[in-house]
Amino acid sequence: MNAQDETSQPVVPAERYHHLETQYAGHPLLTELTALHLQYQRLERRLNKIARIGDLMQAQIMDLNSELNKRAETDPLTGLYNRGGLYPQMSALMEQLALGQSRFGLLLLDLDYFKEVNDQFGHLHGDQLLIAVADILRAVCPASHICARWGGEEFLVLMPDCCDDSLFALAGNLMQAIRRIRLPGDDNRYLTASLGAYLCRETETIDESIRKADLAMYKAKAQGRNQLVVYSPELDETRVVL
Ligand SMILES: Nc1nc2c(ncn2[C@@H]2O[C@H](COP(=O)(O)OP(=O)(O)OP(=O)(O)O)[C@@H](O)[C@H]2O)c(=O)[nH]1
Repeated sequence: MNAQDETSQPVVPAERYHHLETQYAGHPLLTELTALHLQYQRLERRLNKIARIGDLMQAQIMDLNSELNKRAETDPLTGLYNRGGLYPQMSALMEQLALGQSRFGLLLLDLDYFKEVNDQFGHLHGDQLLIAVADILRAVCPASHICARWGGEEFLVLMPDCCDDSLFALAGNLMQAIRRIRLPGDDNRYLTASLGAYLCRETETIDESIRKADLAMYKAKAQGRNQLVVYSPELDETRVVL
């Protein structure tokens, strides 16, 4: 029973109180009862007010909690998921895979020569470029895809219900859109990214699938950057040197 339920049961119901008032008019105990009755009503009003404030505070705490949870899984610069936000989504896809549902794709995107960009144009401009890339991910990826900032200048896209064709198509569109981001200065330079892709067909640990996308991305870097490499088991045998 909450506070409001308790207060909705007056000690002396109004009709009974009026009856007593007529029957015992002038009796000293009635004066005391009247004073107690008024006091009770005041307390009842206060208790109701406290209960309403309690409800309001509970709602505010719940709002703050969900805001904190959101912040814990969001990258503040780009508004994309961070690692913390991505892991549960990836676990869910892995669980679906275990139930025999369709495979999913992983696309790891790392901006090329970003240190140089920062050094040449400043960290703040570097931040603007990271935001621009996040905007591209939001605009180009279908709504079912999950986009995250994986690290400094690294982004990760989870592609549910993925096949080779959709993987190549999305990677191509993303690379093309990023290549349209012009860098400041007079030398007509554009941003590029190296992409590593992995099509996850059977259950494995999340770290293992990320490792495979990472290996493919490093191969793309080693082969000259600004390109896509899809993971294949042979990559496990080769040592990628940048
Ligand atoms: N502006 C900005 N820069 C960042 C941020 N996080 C990481 N970086 C920078 O990203 C750069 C990454 O540099 P590297 O790992 O050497 O990679 P790279 O220069 O892109 O070279 P390759 O990946 O080999 O093409 C570093 O200079 C980091 O300081 C950030 O939040 N904002």
